Amino acid sequence: MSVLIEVEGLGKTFHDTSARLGPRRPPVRAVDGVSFQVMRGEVLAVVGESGCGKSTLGRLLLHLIEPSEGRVVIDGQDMSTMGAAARRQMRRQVQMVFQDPFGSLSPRRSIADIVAEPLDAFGLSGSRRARRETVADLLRMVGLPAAYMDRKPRQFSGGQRQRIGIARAISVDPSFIVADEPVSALDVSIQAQIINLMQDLQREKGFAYLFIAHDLAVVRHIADRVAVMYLGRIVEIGGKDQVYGAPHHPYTEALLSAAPEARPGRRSGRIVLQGDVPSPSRVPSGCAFRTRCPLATELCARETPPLVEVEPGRLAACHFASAFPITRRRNAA
Ligand SMILES: Nc1ncnc2c1ncn2[C@@H]1O[C@H](COP(=O)(O)OP(=O)(O)OP(=O)(O)O)[C@@H](O)[C@H]1O
Repeated sequence: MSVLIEVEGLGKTFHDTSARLGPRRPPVRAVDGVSFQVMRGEVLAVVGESGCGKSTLGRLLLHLIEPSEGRVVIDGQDMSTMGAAARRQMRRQVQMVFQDPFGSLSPRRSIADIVAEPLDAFGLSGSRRARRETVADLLRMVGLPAAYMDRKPRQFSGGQRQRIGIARAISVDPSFIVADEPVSALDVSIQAQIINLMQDLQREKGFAYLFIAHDLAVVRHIADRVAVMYLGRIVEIGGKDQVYGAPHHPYTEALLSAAPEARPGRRSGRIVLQGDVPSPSRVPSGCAFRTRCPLATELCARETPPLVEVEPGRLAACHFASAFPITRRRNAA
């Protein structure tokens, strides 16, 4: 498999730019020094608690927002240095599926207009008839009757709306789709249908996903690799079975212990983390996780652990991430 997306030292700080008088809110460090690769045709899931920077990372990859530092290279081309025309072409390669596919769209537009919007934007929709045929094909691909194309969004259920959002994303034949919590607003029974659809389309068309989710059971179903984020940083990344089977970072272990349905057949006690996630405008010194970590020592307050390879294809950012996973290390102690 070849590399499709290369992310290097990506960071985003949000500054308070409001015009109001009085003290400004402190800057928010939403994404901090993130590096990873996405291979062609793979599903990389990004997990972590609310506010850890998952959506910001997704939006940075699509260049919907500008990074504060670092770069995103897509298909060998650096998004930040390419000219406007090349960037526009690149935009076609990368599409997004949102939690609420119609959140930012006018309820008065027809489904055909919504699905064909990326095609229209890139001048690919052809004649009126060709456009309707393409939309009909796309709707069928996502399991909806072509006759739905003249209806309005309000006539559809959550699952149907998400199917329409997926049809729209695949309309321009992208090589990479960022799916930001695509099923978290849906009923559990519908979630499985949409995940299966996303997986079938991905296998058929060969694009890659960055699949953002907080539900570890959903991620287990679809991901090839998993990246775990905490306060803007990746703390662990590796193959799904490696990460779920034997986490190397205490935060991953705690997340998994709180989601027993993600690891059927495994019996391990729930690890209750102390306190809340600190504010991203006041990230603790050293290891950001140390204030809640059951293994933290004085070293963790002093030095930020780098993300290092702990076994082939597997990286973790913990001073105590050795060649042995946390659970085995605990049992040995
Ligand atoms: N435009 C913005 N301006 C200021 N702060 C922002 C902005 N967008 C995000 N943030 C902040 O950046 C941090 C990361 O947010 P982000 O939405 O990326 O996290 P998340 O992991 O996707 O969370 P959730 O699952 O709740 O969406 C949060 O503290 C959030 O409040």
